[in-house]
Amino acid sequence: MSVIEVRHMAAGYDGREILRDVTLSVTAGEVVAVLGANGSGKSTLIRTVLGLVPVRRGEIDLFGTPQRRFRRWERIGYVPQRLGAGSGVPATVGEVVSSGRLARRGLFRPPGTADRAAVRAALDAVGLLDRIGDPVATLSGGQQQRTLIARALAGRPDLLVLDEPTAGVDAASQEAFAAALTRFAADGGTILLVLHELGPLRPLIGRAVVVHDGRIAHEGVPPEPAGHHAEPGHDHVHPHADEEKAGICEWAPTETKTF
Ligand SMILES: Nc1ncnc2c1ncn2[C@@H]1O[C@H](COP(=O)(O)OP(=O)(O)OP(=O)(O)O)[C@@H](O)[C@H]1O
Repeated sequence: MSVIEVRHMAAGYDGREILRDVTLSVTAGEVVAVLGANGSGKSTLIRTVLGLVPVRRGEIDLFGTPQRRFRRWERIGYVPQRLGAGSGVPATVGEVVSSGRLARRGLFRPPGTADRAAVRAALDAVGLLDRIGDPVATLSGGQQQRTLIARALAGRPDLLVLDEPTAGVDAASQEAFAAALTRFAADGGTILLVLHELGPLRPLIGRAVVVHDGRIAHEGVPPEPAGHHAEPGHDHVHPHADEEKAGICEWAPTETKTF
């Protein structure tokens, strides 16, 4: 079953076109990584899929429905790049994760047993159940990122969309995070995520899509871990050697991040 279908899509901000002629298809149960250099358009791509950036040309279907008519947003869990902990809202970890249930239970109905169970299960999945009553502001950056993932998981979505979930996250949090995503995928969930490095998520990724200057430059199985090509007995013939020479394959972006 098709979960995301993007056809010849163009999108951008104000007068500036960022994405051009993007075609991408994600089917149920797939785990797809979006890779590429800083500023290539990775975040814009997933934000356009989610309807946060308007489509200029082409089409997007979500779960077989044209995006403009799609209403089942509770089927999608979105983890943006940052929590914005400096927002000044003194919420506890449990409250933030509970907010992930709103689309399911409705704004004016108090949380029921199923809601509380989903919140606890999601926090358990990311290894933060013992912090349920703590203010989010007292958590490390990596733990706050895990709280956001728990919030998305609590809504029991069919599709998880994550924007660089492991950026600046310590090793322990990355492992906890990889375990949570592995469980989600094992239960049949579909994942689309922007990554800078595959890291501990490498075994989970079924397909990588490389964005270069607003276009999909390459699509296929994820690259081997660094150094693998140098291993004795390695006889893998790289099918995209020419593209690599031409500098199209930018698996590991080198530019510095500017905010
Ligand atoms: N809200 C916005 N308004 C205007 N331009 C934007 C906006 N967000 C991103 N851009 C521009 O769109 C281009 C692509 O940005 P995008 O964030 O999609 O890239 P990215 O590949 O996700 O980069 P990074 O790896 O740094 O997160 C950049 O030139 C950026 O300056």
